[in-house]
Amino acid sequence: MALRNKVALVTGAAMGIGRGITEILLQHGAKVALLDVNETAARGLMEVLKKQFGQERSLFLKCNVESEEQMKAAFQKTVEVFGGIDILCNNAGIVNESAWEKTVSINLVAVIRGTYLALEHMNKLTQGQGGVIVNIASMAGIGPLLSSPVYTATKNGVVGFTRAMAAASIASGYGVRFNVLCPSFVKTGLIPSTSSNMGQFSHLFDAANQLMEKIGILTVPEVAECFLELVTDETKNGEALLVMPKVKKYVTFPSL
Ligand SMILES: NC(=O)C1=CN([C@@H]2O[C@H](COP(=O)(O)OP(=O)(O)OC[C@H]3O[C@@H](n4cnc5c(N)ncnc54)[C@H](O)[C@@H]3O)[C@@H](O)[C@H]2O)C=CC1
Ligand SMILES: CC/C=C\C[C@H](O)C(=O)/C=C/C=C/C=C\C=C\[C@@H](O)C/C=C\CCC(=O)O
Repeated sequence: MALRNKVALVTGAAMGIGRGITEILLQHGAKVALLDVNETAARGLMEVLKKQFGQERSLFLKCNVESEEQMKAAFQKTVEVFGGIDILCNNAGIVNESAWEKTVSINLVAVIRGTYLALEHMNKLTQGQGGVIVNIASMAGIGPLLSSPVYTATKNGVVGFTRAMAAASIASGYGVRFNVLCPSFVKTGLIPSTSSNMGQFSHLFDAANQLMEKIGILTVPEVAECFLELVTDETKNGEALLVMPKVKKYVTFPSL
């Protein structure tokens, strides 16, 4: 898929991986709707993006992905302003084992919500033009992160949901590709600097840090490049791309 003048919607776009994904999409000629709950961070980023890419290439929509109403409105506004949606990146996510229901709501329920909203616009069976959806899971969607069982569950859910949607799309003829990106640790504000959000697993904070030291830490641009591969390579559908420092691999799963 060539990105020039394609329309992308990115959740959690104001900081971290979502910002990196937004920037690489704009660098390759796409228009981007940035959805985020952090208005201050988003507006600061928008000033940078408008200077670098022009006034018309990016749009910020304040949106809490937990809200069906806010998500519906943001998708509708994106279509109104940019004329459609070709690419969706469900990126927004948190790590909080204390507020574990919120973690499920943001990391999994909202990914399902965003996917279904985008499919309404992309589905070729309902006059859509097709498209691609890349969901951001984690290495924790592949292997257990002992300090964050609920986070691990949500990311496993994102992997399974995305792969099932890809199979459904092929069988149904939606004309939409679905892929999932599974980065290991990335240098962003998400990685807890204290055990405060680990709840009953706070005693495993050091173990998680040891795992991080063992695996190493990715940069946001490294993750953004892998996202780009899943969007632009039209042979990729139903893929889970695991990214670690110095290595990336398409995960193979048991098949019948
Ligand atoms: N940082 C890491 O080590 C890794 C992160 N990931 C995943 O990557 C995604 C992005 O994480 P990071 O960029 O590291 O985090 P981050 O904390 O740097 O950025 C997350 C962004 O999402 C936004 N956000 C949070 N809750 C929201 C909500 N309810 N509605 C709308 N926006 C919301 C935040 O305001 C922020 O801008 C998450 O899904 C995370 O699970 C995956 C693997 C590794
Ligand atoms: C505290 C949470 C911080 C960041 C969350 C983020 O999503 C992240 O980076 C999580 C990393 C999780 C790693 C989890 C487990 C690792 C498990 C290992 O057993 C190896 C897993 C897969 C094998 C990959 C391979 O070598 O083939």
